[in-house]
Amino acid sequence: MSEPAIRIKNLTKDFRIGVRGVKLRAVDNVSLEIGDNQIFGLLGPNGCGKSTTMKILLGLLEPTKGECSIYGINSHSVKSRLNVGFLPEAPYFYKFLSGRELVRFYARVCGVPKSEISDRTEDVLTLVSMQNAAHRRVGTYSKGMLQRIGIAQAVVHDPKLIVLDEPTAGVDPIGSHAIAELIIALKERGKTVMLCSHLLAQVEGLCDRVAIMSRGKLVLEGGVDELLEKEDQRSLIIRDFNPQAQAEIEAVLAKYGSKLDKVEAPRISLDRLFLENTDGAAIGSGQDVNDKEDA
Ligand SMILES: Nc1ncnc2c1ncn2[C@@H]1O[C@H](COP(=O)(O)OP(=O)(O)OP(=O)(O)O)[C@@H](O)[C@H]1O
Repeated sequence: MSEPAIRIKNLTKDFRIGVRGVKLRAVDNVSLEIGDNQIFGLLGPNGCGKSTTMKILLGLLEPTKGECSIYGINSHSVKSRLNVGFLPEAPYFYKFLSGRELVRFYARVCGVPKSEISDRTEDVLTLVSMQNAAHRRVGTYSKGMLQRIGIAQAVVHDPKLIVLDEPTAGVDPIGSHAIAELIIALKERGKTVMLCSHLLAQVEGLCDRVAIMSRGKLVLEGGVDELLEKEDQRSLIIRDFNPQAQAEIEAVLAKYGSKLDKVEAPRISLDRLFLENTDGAAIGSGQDVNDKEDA
């Protein structure tokens, strides 16, 4: 049987805080498995232990108890990270490099063979739609562009698992939508994506499975559809609805022991309205200004 992308077993992490060294339990006996080629959302309020769990998984922190593995290799081992790309919550990139130089740098650090660095760099710059801004210095990038270049550096060595901590934090709806599409593209390339996000509407549309943490504990885990569907209810979307038909519909439903609960007009989301009215303007695209006008 093949190993899951991530296996977390009875994970506990205590921090000592303050001068008295009081113990704070950030992660409390968490067990979780994430299958291959899924988009998995790890959710929970601020301070519930998501980042700590991710950091232990990536070998950046030692657990107090329990263990984690990536594709069957314990997180203690450097080997477990060969197959992982990571975008931290607040990434710091050297701002004097261009986007292209930055991605090439990470490709070298992650052991991409020299002969493949150029092709891989251009491939991921295209994947994140940053090829036109790749010559610009990272210090001039907007928040959305930084997140995209952050994803490019996380995937340049073609890892099987990509861990994204708040990939859309501070990004506008257009950028956020583009990052969601990018995550779907990664899944289509056969990758597993684990993501932490507070944008629940986005997580709902994007993730196959989710887990919710609260006060360090895992309180819920399952498939998004199975968790959110109201089993005994169904919506029918009716085109050219005639209110006069309602009484007859209710009578037919009553014949089968069903009841019409609510009649309402379907709405588009505010996100969709925003996107439709901003033409999905390309990331980093300012308005062209004719220099002569200012002269
Ligand atoms: N290095 C540390 N030393 C002491 N306490 C820490 C440390 N790192 C995290 N904590 C504490 O552990 C708890 C969990 O923090 P963590 O960063 O994992 O939460 P989170 O769920 O990622 O929150 P957010 O959504 O705000 O990013 C918090 O109470 C935090 O203050």
